[in-house]
Order: sequence, then C-alpha cells, then structure tokens
Amino acid sequence: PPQKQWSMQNFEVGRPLGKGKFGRVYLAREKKSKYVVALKVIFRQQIEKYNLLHQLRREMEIQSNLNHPNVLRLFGWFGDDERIFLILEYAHRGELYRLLRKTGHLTEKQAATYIASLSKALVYCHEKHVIHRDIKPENLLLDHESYYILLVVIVQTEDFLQGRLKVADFGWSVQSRSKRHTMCGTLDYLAPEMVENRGHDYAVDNWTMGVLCYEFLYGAPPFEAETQSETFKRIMKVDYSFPPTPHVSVEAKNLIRSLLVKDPSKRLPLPKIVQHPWIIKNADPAGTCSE
Ligand SMILES: COc1ccc(/C=N/Nc2[nH]nc(C)c2C(=O)Nc2cccc(NC(C)=O)c2)cc1
Repeated sequence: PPQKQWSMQNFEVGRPLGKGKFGRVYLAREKKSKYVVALKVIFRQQIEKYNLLHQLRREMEIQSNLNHPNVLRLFGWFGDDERIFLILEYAHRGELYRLLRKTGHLTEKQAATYIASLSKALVYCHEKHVIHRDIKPENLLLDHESYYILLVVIVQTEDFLQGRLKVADFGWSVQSRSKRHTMCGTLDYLAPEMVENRGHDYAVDNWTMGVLCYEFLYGAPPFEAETQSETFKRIMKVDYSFPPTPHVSVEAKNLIRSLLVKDPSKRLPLPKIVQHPWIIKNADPAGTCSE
C-alpha cells in the first residue's frame, strides 16, 4: 500500500496495554477501517539521550518490510516534536511470559508449537538478513486465534556481523513488570559468542531457541543463577542439566541438547528444527494449540 501519512486524528485510543522502556503501549482503533492496533509511544528525548534515532529509523524500515504470520507487523508510524508513534499489530493475549508464569511451564504440545512457529519466523527473518537479538518470553506475544507466537523485536544484522554489540534492550520489547526479567538484567538468553562480545551470526538464534525450549518445558532458563557473572560462567561452560520430571520427553531433551552447543557451527540449523522428531510429534501444524 502507498505510504499513507498517519496522524493521531486517524485513531481512537483505548486502554494502556503496558509500558515499554521508551514509552507506553495503547490499544487503539483506526477510525475509518475500525481496525484494532497497538499504538506504541516513544519519547524523542529518550531516544536522543541514547543517540538511537538512526537505529530506530532503521529498525522501523526493517520491521515494516517483514511480513510473516509469526512476526508482529509494523503498519506505519508518525510523530510530533516530542513523540514517535508506532502503529503495531495487536496480539490479544499479550506476552507469552505471562502465560508461562501463570502455568509454571508449558505442555510439550504448546512448547513444540511455539518453537516451530518461532523457528519459521526466524528462518524468514534470516532470509531477509535480519537477526533477532533479543528473543525471550517477554518479547513473544500471543494472538487470540491461533496462539501463534509473534516476534516483537527485530534488529538489523550488519551491525552484529561486524561484532559491534549495540544497545541490547532497545526497549521496543514490552517491559514486563516482573523483577527477575528486568530488561537489562536478563542475560539468560545470550549465546556464548555474544557473552564474549565476539562477532556473532545467525546461529545465535539457534542457541536462544534451545534456551527458550528449555524454559518453556521447565519454567526457568537453563543457565539461571543468582548473579550475572554466575550466569555468564554457566553459559560459557554450557553448564545446565535436566531436572528429573515425567512431563519432558527424551526427544525434547535431545532437541535442547542439539541447540545448546558452544560451537555455533555445530548447532542444529534453524530449518532443521521443524523437522526434529519431537516437533513433528508434538507441534500443531496450524500453529494453533488449545491451552
Ligand atoms: C496486562 O495484560 C495484558 C494483556 C494483553 C496485552 C496485549 N498486548 N498486545 C500487544 N499487541 N501488540 C503489542 C505491541 C502489544 C503489547 O505491547 N502488549 C504489552 C505491552 C506491555 C506489557 C504487556 N504485558 C503483558 C502481560 O502482556 C503487553 C497487554 C497487557
């Protein structure tokens, strides 16, 4: 569609959905089409303070060009002298993180379905030369129909391929209120090569898929520890174990083991995740799964 010039006049704003690091998110409805969206407000002085305007612009270019059922759509943006408004797809069920905290852990069917959806979304992003850099339950939103995962936060590859670690928590992802998962504090999902701040490539997302799959099934990430340095050490040593529990199958552990591998070249490649026996057996092909 031609780049329409949006403004606040096009929307009726509803309840706040929550707050991000750089501003709040509101439920909103486009007046003419009655289409419901999420309107994210970002304050310019926050962006300028961290010198992130160019990165925000690039991320907006990228995200508006991504069009995949499991990647949250960015329909457009507009702004005034102190705020930037992002017109984002609305995911009715909010953060997957909330479901995870409520239920403790997911069933193998749910976990496999979400991992399959996320793998497809990431394969699509990689085809578009985009690496997601911040996959964690807070950044994964659930839709009301098919419970499929919507990837909320995307970033450009180039910067990372030269190994320049950017401001990690750009703050687009929604800020969950829980203390454990404070944005800057959560290192649980960083791959070893990111922790060592070496250049990293697409394979980080495979590692993170292993971390997520573990957390979906056990309710906590594999390298969780009391302090950041403790977590660093455990990641570098790939030091994790499977608590004895009846609800996690051997195949699930096999998939996690094939992803939590220190050498990025030896990790199960993303496209192979959807062909893994555990996924074939448990994932709901339509990306939906009843709770
Ligand atoms: C607090 O309970 C909630 C239940 C559902 C929602 C749904 N959010 N849906 C969204 N669709 N597109 C975007 C962007 C969002 C969004 O940012 N949600 C959001 C923002 C801030 C906090 C939360 N927190 C939770 C628990 O979902 C969600 C938001 C809050």
